[in-house]
Amino acid sequence: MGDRYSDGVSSLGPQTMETLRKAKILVVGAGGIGCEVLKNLVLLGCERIVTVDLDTIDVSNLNRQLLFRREHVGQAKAVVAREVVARLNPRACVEAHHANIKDSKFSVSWFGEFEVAANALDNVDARRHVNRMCLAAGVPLVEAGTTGYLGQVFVIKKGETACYECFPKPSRVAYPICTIRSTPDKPVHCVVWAKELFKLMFGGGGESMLYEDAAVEKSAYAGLAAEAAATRSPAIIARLLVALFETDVAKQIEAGTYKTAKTTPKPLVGLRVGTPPSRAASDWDRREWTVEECAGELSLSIQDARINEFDKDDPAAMSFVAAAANLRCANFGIERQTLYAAKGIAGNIIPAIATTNAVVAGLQVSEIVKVLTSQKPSYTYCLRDPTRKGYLLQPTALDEPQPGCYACRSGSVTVALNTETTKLETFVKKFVVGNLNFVKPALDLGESGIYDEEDDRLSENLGSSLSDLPAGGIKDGAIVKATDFSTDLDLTIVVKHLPDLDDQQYPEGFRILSDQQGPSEPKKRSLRSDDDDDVGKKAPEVEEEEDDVEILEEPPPTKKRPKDDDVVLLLEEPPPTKKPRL
Ligand SMILES: Nc1ncnc2c1ncn2[C@@H]1O[C@H](COP(=O)(O)OP(=O)(O)OP(=O)(O)O)[C@@H](O)[C@H]1O
Ligand SMILES: [Zn+2]
Repeated sequence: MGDRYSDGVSSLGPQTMETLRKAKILVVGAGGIGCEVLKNLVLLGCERIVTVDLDTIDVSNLNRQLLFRREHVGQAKAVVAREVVARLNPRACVEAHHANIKDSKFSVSWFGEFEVAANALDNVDARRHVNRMCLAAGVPLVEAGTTGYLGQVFVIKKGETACYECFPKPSRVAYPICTIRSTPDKPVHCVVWAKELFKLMFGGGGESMLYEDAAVEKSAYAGLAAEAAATRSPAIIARLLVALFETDVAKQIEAGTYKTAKTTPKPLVGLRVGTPPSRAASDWDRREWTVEECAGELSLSIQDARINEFDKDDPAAMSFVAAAANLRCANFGIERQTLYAAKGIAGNIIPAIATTNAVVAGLQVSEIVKVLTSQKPSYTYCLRDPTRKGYLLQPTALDEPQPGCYACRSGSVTVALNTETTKLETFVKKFVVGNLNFVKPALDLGESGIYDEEDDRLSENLGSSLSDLPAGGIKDGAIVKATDFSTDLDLTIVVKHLPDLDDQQYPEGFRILSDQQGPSEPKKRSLRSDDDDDVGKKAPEVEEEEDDVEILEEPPPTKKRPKDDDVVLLLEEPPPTKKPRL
């Protein structure tokens, strides 16, 4: 095989090197972890690689996505990654797709051509999809993710190990709307409020929920906010600041909102619009601004902000949110945040650490080698603090496929809902697509088709209640066969009629019964080590940004599901709350 691979031949043996050279390997995602994996694979001597990434290179990727340089900004990640790794090993043939892996061109048979696939993704949705495609195609999948200093890598093999969906993950942190509107007690509540204010003034991302229920206030403040956004006049902006941070708060106190509250807010009487903090100062985003500076910054950012959806990377939008959040913090006696910290909260960022990505990608490639050479794969955690034995990497045994998992065990799921009031459309959108993650669902009742994404003739059923559907309707005890053509998944849905489902607890209108496992009923994965600790199975996550601030929100103590109008912060996959020890 020549000199290029001589080190590999002497360490891994000629046979393994030949296996690696010939294996067709899929790498989904060419971001933080993906770049590292691609580089490792070609340097190891893998020559048949396909990568898919839907994104283009952003300047913020350059610090850690090692294949990319400034001149690549704006170009497709997959394409640039291919060009760069091809230079690292000209023998490697890398195929690049600038596309969404969920695109129908990446069919089950397309997946079936690979010997192994590796996920280097940053979201649950795409991960679930690849999980299902690999299960359907019988392709082993090496999953990986990092959250700051923490990381993990594990192998999914149909029928042998647990799949990505065997252990549903906690997914959301919700803040009650009244906390955001009236009784904040944490910086994050004020940041959420400021983001809603931004939405109110500059639009984007649906209606702001700040003043929804309070028509009177809505006319008083929403009107002024709209005027300030439209005119950008400093005088009107100054009036708005008084309205928001003095008058509104005073009014709420007067109305008795805080009679039973632990703390009463303070109106910012005589709020002065000071000089905004100087951007020339090196610490401008890392030091706490004074209240006057916040007012100045907010005024300036209102004058600068474009009508746009909030984006933490848009300087005017982020300054707006940091300044407004801090003024609100000042109202409620909450510690003010630097712009940098506020940005972390606003973007739900647990910043990525390049080294963790590199370590995880290395582990991932070692699992790829194990899969290709039929060695026993493992589940490896990458820890922040050493174990008692001094290890930072902790391999554990992989779990078995979970009997109730419909993704890898084409099993059944039982759902309770009101079959008389639930429309087929809701059932399909909220349950089959929204909860079960079907991409192209078709539903059969007995021998009759009742819904098929691709069959227009059946779309008239969408408006019917489940019990009124043809073929006897979906009533108590009905068995519906669901098929996802895109992921080749079959599932039996058993429907129970439940006329009085608690809509506070189950705002989506259905409840997955606990005797069956489904994504709404999280389970714990036990860590098999010589320790007695359990670790809630943490789904992998790939993170952004360069620095080392960790901002994590604990899920609310109650098990109550979020109500429709609660502000839900997507914190897709919190890291394990307990750390494994050896
Ligand atoms: N459905 C998908 N199909 C293809 N690629 C995807 C899909 N979802 C996510 N990705 C890619 O997975 C990669 C994840 O890597 P990572 O999070 O490190 O990068 P990033 O998103 O560029 O980071 P940042 O958010 O800081 O810009 C991204 O390049 C992203 O484009
Ligand atoms: Zn499974």
